[in-house]
Amino acid sequence: MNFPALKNDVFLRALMRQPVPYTPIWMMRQAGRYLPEYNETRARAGSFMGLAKNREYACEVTLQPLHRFELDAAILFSDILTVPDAMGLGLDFVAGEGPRFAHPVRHEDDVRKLAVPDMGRLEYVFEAVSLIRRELDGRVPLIGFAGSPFTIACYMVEGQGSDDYRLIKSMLYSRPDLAHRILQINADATVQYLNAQIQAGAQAVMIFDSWGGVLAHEAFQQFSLAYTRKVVQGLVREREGRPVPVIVFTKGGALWADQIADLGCDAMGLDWTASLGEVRHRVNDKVALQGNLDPMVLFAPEAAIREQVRKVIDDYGPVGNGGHVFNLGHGISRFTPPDAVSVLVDEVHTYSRRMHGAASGG
Ligand SMILES: Cc1c2[nH]c(c1CCC(=O)O)Cc1[nH]c(c(CCC(=O)O)c1C)Cc1[nH]c(c(CCC(=O)O)c1C)Cc1[nH]c(c(C)c1CCC(=O)O)C2
Repeated sequence: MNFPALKNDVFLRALMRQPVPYTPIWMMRQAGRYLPEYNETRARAGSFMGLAKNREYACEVTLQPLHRFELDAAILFSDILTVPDAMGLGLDFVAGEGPRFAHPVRHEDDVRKLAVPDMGRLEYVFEAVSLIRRELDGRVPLIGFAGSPFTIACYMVEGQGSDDYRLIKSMLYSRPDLAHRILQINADATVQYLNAQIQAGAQAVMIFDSWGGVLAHEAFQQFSLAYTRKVVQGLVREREGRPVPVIVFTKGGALWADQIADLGCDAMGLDWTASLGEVRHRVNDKVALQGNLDPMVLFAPEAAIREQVRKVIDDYGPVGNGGHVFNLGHGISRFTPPDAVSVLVDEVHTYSRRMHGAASGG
């Protein structure tokens, strides 16, 4: 497949720790409910999965935030739960309640029946990736993504979101054999899924370990980190003559930063509880860092947003060789005023351009 040439590669360069003229920015959940145009398209599509499963709609909402803001990357519009949906668990998004599976995986029988799905059932995702690449016309790179094996397993076992993770944790402690089988299937499926996204045109990939941080220290190593490593190790790392960087984001994972940096990924996402400078020092620039503004800063007045942005950039420190991708510490709130995002993007670009200029003596 031949796609239009890339015009802005600042995001990819920063991830590979190559020199950049300014700090690139994108936002987790940048295509979402804080944008009125997203809500309009979603209403036309009828449901969340109606949006995600139609490549024209998926492409339209992926591009919406790029029409408004000078973001340095696009992220595929989809969800981490498409993979268990393709396994036959029956995904539904109940209005106001979030995702729900009709057939959760709770008993030995359910686990025995589980298998890596035929990637043909996820063809709608790969078609959306290729369409978005064409429509982006090389403006910025496209990020593909998947959930970590553990985070997907949380939803598969709980059947929905959870406050205490009682069912999945009960399984880890009482039937680790069942948990390991689910995690191995998820890891194998995720390798195939991400490689197919890369094949279809994704220029970087991100693994969301949103719930790894709820685990006890030892359980994290065994049930989350070990399987994220299997995914990272199975990925295709070069396409179209350039590296395909891999980002791993474990929410609440800063205390395991050294181990995450050793997974073989190119970059680590951090939530707002971490100090970028402290983690950078600890991992000795082994990987790039992505983050980590508290999304709630976007509810403050303009001057406060600008001040908090500068603090994050200063915390990372001198960027001569890239290594920092600005992001929020988690997804943008659906109640965020879009004008606050314009302020955020402007401050990241103008302030970091000054810093980068100063660092190179210009
Ligand atoms: C845990 C998780 C999910 N999905 C995802 C994660 C990992 C990231 C994280 O920790 O937030 C990842 C995800 N979900 C979505 C994207 C799209 C790309 C983007 O703009 O970032 C991405 C990268 C769209 C979405 N996925 C969802 C929405 C809101 C959906 C709507 O229109 O109803 C969007 C834009 C729904 C979703 N999907 C999921 C939940 C728990 C929910 C409901 C909660 C919520 O409303 O935020 C599962």
